[in-house]
Amino acid sequence: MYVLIVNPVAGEGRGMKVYQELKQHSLYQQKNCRSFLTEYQGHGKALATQVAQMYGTQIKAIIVVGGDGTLNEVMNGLKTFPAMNVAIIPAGSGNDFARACKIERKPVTLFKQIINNPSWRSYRLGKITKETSRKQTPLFANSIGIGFDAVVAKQADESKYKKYMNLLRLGMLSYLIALFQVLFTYQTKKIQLVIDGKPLVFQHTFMVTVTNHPFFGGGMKIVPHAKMDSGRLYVLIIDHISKWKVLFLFFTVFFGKHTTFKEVYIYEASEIKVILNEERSYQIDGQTGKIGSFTITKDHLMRKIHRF
Ligand SMILES: Nc1ncnc2c1ncn2[C@@H]1O[C@H](COP(=O)(O)OP(=O)(O)OP(=O)(O)O)[C@@H](O)[C@H]1O
Repeated sequence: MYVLIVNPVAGEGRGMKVYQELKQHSLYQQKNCRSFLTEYQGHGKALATQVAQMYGTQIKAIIVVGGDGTLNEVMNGLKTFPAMNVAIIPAGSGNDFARACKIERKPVTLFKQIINNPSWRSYRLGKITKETSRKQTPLFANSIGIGFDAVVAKQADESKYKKYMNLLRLGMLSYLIALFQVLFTYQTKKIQLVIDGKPLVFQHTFMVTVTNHPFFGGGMKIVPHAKMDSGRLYVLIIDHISKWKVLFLFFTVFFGKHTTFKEVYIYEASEIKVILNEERSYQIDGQTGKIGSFTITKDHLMRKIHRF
């Protein structure tokens, strides 16, 4: 059997549309597909754990219909089920993981491919270990960021206009509005990192993002040379940059040309310690919150993902 975990509100309702399209396909009945729709934030994680416990090895694959946030929840729900095959049918607004996987974009074609001709390849997720609660080790498929990106995402999520923009199917525009709102009041901060044992201090950090692959924020090539298979993490730091230059950088990052800016630092590493003397805003696969000091590594387990 195949289990579909669907976020109906992903991509401003695209999740629901894609699900309805897939449900009508003959393969859906033939291959004994069952769907579970998420009803609230965090539900994807609970559903993934429940279906894995309930159906175990009967499941040939869990197919996530949604965006990066839903995928993140499902992967965290499957933490103790590393052998489970997972595929994503992108239906979110950003879909950076699907972009990195180089998969087919048309939902039905992709659905057929996942069932008839899948390409299960290993993938090591990123993992964070919080200093205060070492037992909590959230996983990430894309990236984790401290600083400007997290504050922008939070501002957009909490804004009234996001709701209206979503109704008008202009969800990405709410992030652009939030970017301008935050940019001119945003205060850079000192940050201490230990990258593979080497201590580094940045005095006026605009943002620090650690990623598994090149894509970020809906197609920006944040670390253009990042390789999904390298087993390494990629760190991008923007330090001591003027507000106006940020706007310029924002346009160049879609082409991966920001890496030549003197304010941009990129490292490749296996372990990154982020030392914070107060809680800061962060984003993990686009979901926002507050966090104190933590360490980022690759999870040692290999997960099977449909990708090329
Ligand atoms: N029924 C629901 N109602 C409200 N929120 C939900 C529901 N189901 C899931 N969610 C939440 O929706 C949020 C957004 O999901 P997701 O990230 O998949 O879509 P997206 O934001 O459109 O895509 P992307 O992350 O690729 O930009 C997640 O935080 C998820 O927990």
